[in-house]
Amino acid sequence: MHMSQWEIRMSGSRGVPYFYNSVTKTSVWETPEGLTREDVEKLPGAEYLTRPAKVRASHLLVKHSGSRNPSSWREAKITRSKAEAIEILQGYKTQINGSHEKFAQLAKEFSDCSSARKGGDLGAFGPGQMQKPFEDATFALKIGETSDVVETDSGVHLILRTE
Ligand SMILES: O=C(O)CN(Cc1ccccc1)C(=O)c1nc(-c2ccccc2)[nH]c1C(=O)O
Repeated sequence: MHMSQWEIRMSGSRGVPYFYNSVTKTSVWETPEGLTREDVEKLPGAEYLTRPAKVRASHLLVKHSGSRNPSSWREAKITRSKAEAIEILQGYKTQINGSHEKFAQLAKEFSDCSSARKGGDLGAFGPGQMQKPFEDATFALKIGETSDVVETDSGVHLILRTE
């Protein structure tokens, strides 16, 4: 069983990694026979082995006319375009400039999400709890890092990973 057949994938249901053999099309939870720790760390998907079970994040959501629910505590009927929403977020990102306090202040005042009242804090979450683009963007961030503009059905977001 050669190494090249194996890759590591993330189980959506269990939120833990598993080994998939692309030749035999079989999946196993445990490290396949014959693979050393070194082999495993070189496999495609090895980053899933060090993925945290949960992360914590704050976000600043700017909704637009294409949002699934173009309404928020700030504005009953949101009509801005997606392009305008992205520009607005890019302006906030410049103002934030890595400051957690600034992020919370802007989220509190401008986020179209109900989490605005908590400075955008969403608490901790694991795989499968948030919209996929949001989850993937958050898990890809280092702690303390702010994302670029992330798009979901809810609108466009800046995400700050806090744990
Ligand atoms: O998309 C919809 O149909 C309505 N939603 C979904 C929603 C509504 C309330 C709370 C959480 C999610 C939102 O538009 C929405 N999404 C979010 C959201 C999206 C990604 C991560 C966290 C929150 N917040 C809101 C909100 O109004 O407050």
